Amino acid sequence: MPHSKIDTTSAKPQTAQVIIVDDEEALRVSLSQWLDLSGYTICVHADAISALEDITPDFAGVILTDVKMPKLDGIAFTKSVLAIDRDIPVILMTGHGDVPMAVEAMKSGAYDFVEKPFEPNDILESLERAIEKRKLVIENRALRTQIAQQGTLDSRLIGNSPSMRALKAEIANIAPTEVPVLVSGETGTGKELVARAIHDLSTRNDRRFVAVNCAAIPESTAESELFGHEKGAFTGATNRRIGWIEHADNGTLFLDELSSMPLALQAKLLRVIEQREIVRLGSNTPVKVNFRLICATNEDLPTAVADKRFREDLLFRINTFELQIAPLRQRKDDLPLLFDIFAERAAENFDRPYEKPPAKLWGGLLAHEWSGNVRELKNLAERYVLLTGNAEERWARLFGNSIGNGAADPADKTGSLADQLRHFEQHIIRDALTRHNGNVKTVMDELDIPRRTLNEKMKKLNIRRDTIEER
Ligand SMILES: Nc1ncnc2c1ncn2[C@@H]1O[C@H](COP(=O)(O)OP(=O)(O)OP(=O)(O)O)[C@@H](O)[C@H]1O
Repeated sequence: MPHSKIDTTSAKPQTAQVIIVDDEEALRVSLSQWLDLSGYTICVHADAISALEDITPDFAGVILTDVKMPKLDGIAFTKSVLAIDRDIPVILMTGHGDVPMAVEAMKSGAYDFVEKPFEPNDILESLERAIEKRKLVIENRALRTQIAQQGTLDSRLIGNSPSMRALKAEIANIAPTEVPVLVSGETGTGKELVARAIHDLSTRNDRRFVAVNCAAIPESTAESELFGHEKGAFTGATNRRIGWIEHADNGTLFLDELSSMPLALQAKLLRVIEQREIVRLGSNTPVKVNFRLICATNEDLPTAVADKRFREDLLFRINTFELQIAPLRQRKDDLPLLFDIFAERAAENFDRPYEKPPAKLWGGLLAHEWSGNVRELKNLAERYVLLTGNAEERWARLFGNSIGNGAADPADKTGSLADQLRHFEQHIIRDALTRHNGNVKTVMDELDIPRRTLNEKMKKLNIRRDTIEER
């Protein structure tokens, strides 16, 4: 028989939902009319098997069922319902002489039973109690999930500034869906951390999170790394290799620094996203892949599109939902908390003592430019814990020359050899970029280093092109 469908997924029903299951039509009609008039949302079924189709773990209502029915009787039906969700209240309507069966069903976990014939008012009290109970169970579950999500996010993504709070709310909202997400933000703002949080709060969290840094894979092998290859596909392909995209099957594929992907590969990626299948190099057979895509960029992709370095059609495919992470200098409220937590963790890891630096020093944190964002802060907090001397001395060594401009003076002859070399490298690259107005190609030629190396060094040394002064 046809039956009306009701929403079994909504955690907060507008009106309480009742499923009526009875093979006797007269009872179905009278009961549903009465409950309908009483303001309930009704769904009727002539048999238990069709009723089971409407029941999901978050079904937000109550079931009223006959005991003696063809196909599946009330006891077996109750057991099946409780196997879906042991907290769904099932009220049995028993005929004369069915009471022993109803008692058995109660032992299996049914909520209540009422003897036929009954006046609707006879079941009202039990029904209302059952609905109230169900409402509480659903609300508690939603609350528990929310608390668990909040806990996961708060312990991972440190920060209570308004923009961090908004970001965490957006993550919690978007994570359980399947939409592709584009995470944008400067280097070190936590894009990968955000991508992992989305995966962990998604329904794919028991599957793989595969992170691919598009800037770190050599152009010559990028295709085989992403799509895989068959044995003998090219010289040196001695074995079949499963690519990163196939590895992410049923899980999440995180493509970091997407704008570094060569244009030809972008076209192939677009095809994979559209057709949801890959073809390994050296093969003609497509392989179905099912992944949730999260991309990250520290570059403005519309600009890359305008520069003809990024495909516009690919951008439209990946940016269904964009999460922007604010740079640290725009959420300075978070600085003391981040520093303190990173320093505490470092102290524990390195087994060193840590005491919060005195308040008068915190100004140094706020004045700093933080072009390397949270990664730079984490680094400094760890170095603070490892340095010797009192708080002022350590603070001076960390922020001494670099406060306010983010780059150390190459004449700074203190610190470890590694630190001094780092400062010199930073100075040389910044100087070259400044002289050539940020023109990376000219700088690559002058310093005789490939683009990839220059990009990596700029990232490691926290040099951003947009902070280079024009000449
Ligand atoms: N809000 C945060 N709370 C705790 N740790 C953070 C936070 N943001 C970033 N981090 C830490 O900072 C470091 C850099 O983060 P991550 O690698 O996610 O940045 P990213 O934006 O992906 O960087 P890149 O663009 O350079 O790849 C990591 O160690 C990460 O754990």
